[in-house]
Amino acid sequence: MDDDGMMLNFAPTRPRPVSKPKKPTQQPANSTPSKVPSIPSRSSTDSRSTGPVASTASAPVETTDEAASASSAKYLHGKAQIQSSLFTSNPSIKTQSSFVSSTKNDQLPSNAPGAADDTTNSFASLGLGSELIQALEKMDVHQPTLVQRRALPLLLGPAQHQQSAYDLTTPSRTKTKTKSDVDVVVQAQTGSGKTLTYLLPIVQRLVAASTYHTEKSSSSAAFGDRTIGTVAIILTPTRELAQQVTAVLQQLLQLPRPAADSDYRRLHWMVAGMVMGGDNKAKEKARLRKGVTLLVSTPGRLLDHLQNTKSFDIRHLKWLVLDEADRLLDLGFEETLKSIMDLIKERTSQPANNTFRQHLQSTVWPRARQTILCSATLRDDVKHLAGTALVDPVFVRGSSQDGDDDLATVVGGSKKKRMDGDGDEHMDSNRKDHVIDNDDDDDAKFTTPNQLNQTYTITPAKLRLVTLTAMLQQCMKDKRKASKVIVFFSCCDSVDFHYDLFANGGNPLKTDLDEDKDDLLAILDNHDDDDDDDDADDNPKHKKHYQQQQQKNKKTKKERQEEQETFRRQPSQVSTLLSGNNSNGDGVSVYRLHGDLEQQIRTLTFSSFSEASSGVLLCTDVAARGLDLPNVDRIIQYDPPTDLKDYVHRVGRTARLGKAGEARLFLLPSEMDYLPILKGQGMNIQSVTVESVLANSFGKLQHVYEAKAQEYQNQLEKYVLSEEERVMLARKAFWSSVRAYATHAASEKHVFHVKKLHLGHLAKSFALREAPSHFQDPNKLKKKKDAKQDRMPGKQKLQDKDSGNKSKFGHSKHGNGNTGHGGGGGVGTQQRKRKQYDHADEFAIATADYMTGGPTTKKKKKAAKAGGN
Ligand SMILES: Nc1ncnc2c1ncn2[C@@H]1O[C@H](COP(=O)(O)OP(=O)(O)OP(=O)(O)O)[C@@H](O)[C@H]1O
Repeated sequence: MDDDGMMLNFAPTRPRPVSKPKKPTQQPANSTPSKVPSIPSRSSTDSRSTGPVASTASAPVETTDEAASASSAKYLHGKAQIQSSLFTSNPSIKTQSSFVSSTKNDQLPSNAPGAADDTTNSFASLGLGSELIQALEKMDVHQPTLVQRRALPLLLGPAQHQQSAYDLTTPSRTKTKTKSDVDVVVQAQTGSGKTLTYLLPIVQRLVAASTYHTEKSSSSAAFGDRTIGTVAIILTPTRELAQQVTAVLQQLLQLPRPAADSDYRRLHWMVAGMVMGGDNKAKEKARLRKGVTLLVSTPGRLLDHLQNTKSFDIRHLKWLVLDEADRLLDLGFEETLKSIMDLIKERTSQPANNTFRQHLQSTVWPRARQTILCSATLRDDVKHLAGTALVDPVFVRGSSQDGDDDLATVVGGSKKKRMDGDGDEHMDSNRKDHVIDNDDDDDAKFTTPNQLNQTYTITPAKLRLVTLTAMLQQCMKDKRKASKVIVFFSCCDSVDFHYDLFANGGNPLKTDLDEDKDDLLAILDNHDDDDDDDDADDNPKHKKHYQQQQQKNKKTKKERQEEQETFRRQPSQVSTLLSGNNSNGDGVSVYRLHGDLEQQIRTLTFSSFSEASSGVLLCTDVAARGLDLPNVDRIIQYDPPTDLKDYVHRVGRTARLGKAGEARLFLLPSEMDYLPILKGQGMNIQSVTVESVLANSFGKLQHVYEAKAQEYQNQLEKYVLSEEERVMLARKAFWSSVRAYATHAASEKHVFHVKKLHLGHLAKSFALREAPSHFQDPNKLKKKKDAKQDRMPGKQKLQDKDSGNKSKFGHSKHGNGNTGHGGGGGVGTQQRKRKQYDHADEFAIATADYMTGGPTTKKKKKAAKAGGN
């Protein structure tokens, strides 16, 4: 065993209840690290550099800075809190190419628009109308991307190159009816412009429907009646994506009027709208009653309106788009999707209203409903959805590996069926037997943009937090070059914890708080350790102090709540920690986004980060899919994704539309087997050592960057320890993360298994000095005490209370092994757990309440079971 490890085990004897809190006598804990980093004591450095050295009681493990305050022992959980060294007892890192400080990726961008001077590759040549082209110009969109080039002609169908409905009504539609208006599966890399790929043809066709030729036809030839109801529905998995698509749609609808000398005139009637979870339903109903022509929605809310809003008219629905289809399935919307499809089928099979029948005959409208499915990845479940929700779909891929740009090469295996089939097949959306079986192996692979620079850093658990700090400081170092970074975490609690830490952990601790620190710790100690409760109460002196302290705490609580409220409502915070020593004094803006935030705050954060020129967004996978956050240059996956396809979506937030981008992945030494999985997908990912990350930010010399890293760690630990709530936040984040870790896909369990985690080391990455043995929320303590009493022999078992707790914490509900109540609790399969634990979920459960149980011991399980019987 490593001797350094023994040093960690060196601890003062377990304290008895804290009798009188000591005032700090040494250097105040609120002191921020001195400008010149304190160098670790010689002995600790030596022990590291010369290998295992037997420790003695006098061998300090703290840095000098810490050693000074070590004598005022910090007690937590009834145990002494020892600040261990970051650079000892870490697992060895196997093969890594040494010091790759930068990696180059010379490949040509794979998701860029075509060259500006290529006239054969223009929106006009694809058949888009001049007004829409002008609207695109305003959006700085000039040349189509590969997927747009391939899909637009197909989706425009007979409306290709047509200005008005009149142009389309003349030729007999029988010639074209069966060969157009096909259902389409669009698969293209992230950031390749899939949104415009499906929106442009819909808008173009509706614009053509409402345009008439002044000489050849009258205004009655054009369509312009909002009472037709909703003709296009776009389903997106997340609210942010719904907002984003609506914004693009609204921009497209701001078409310039036909020029005064033009032969064409257009009626104005189209309205774009959005309905989504979290918004006011009554207002949505009112909007739907007036008529929303193009509707963007999240699945749950759409189903709700389909079922409950009578005035929501979709009888004439002509387009249904399933955007980010893989995500829709991930979020467990299959059942919702099925119900939506059934209702749509039922409503659209009703005959068209007489008022509109004549107009709908024009080939500008798809003859039957056209369904478009978009996805960056095309795995079995998406293919299955395509097979059940779409009719004989045509595949369009936006990958250059498909070679020829000719559409024929991208039409999937069902082309023949389509060519031979009858157009009326479109009505048959209920074919459950047709599962797409495209024998192209590339489907199974995830591709990332060629120009994306991907690196990984094998980081021992203890070093994770300081390495992330170093990496972010490095990203933000160069103030001349604005940098936008997104950091992905596995759960909401972890986002919240890091958000608070980065926002406030770099600020000096308040003096009064520091003075009270030992008192707070004493309180925390008593709260946390049931065994100490009686002892604490036995000591009258302590009891009095404890009560005084609680009183004092109560006074500050209100203030703190107000502070927290203000903190919560702001879309960003300024971090001095992340600006490091190299900044010119400006802080770094830190944002957070996850499914557990209020919708208003989510929206505000999304728009603020979109508009910001630089900043760091901390988020869960809620931001991984489809979000088009402009100019993000780096993605950091601090927690690896729980599913491989999330990797693709996460890194896809950068390197969009042919732009450069970097994606960095943190892996633990025990997770190195993830690399062959990534490389098996053809991903070119290079190693960057943890030493180089630290050296780049903290100083080139080993002893300097190690000292600085240790100093940051100590500072952050002190910050967390300085307030009870911060400790709670850290513990929740710790346990949430551990539980999230258990939700990795079964195929990756050999890499990511919770048993492989060194919890003590992992605790350091949450600025905790040891792994919390169990989570205790002081607010729940009374309940716990009651529960404990109820479990005493001869007492009635705590059925009611317990079941109340369960539904609140969600244990039973979420199948957490506590099967005592609620029938069906504790039966969760791995898949179910993952869905329940999907942090991109609109109702992400990876929050405090769910996690408050911490690990469930056999004893507890037994007790709970007994309680339930
Ligand atoms: N041809 C184009 N030229 C320039 N910009 C474009 C073009 N097409 C789309 N864009 C812009 O590119 C950005 C990314 O588009 P979009 O979000 O549709 O990509 P995506 O393929 O759906 O990505 P993801 O899979 O991540 O959702 C948007 O800002 C969009 O306006």
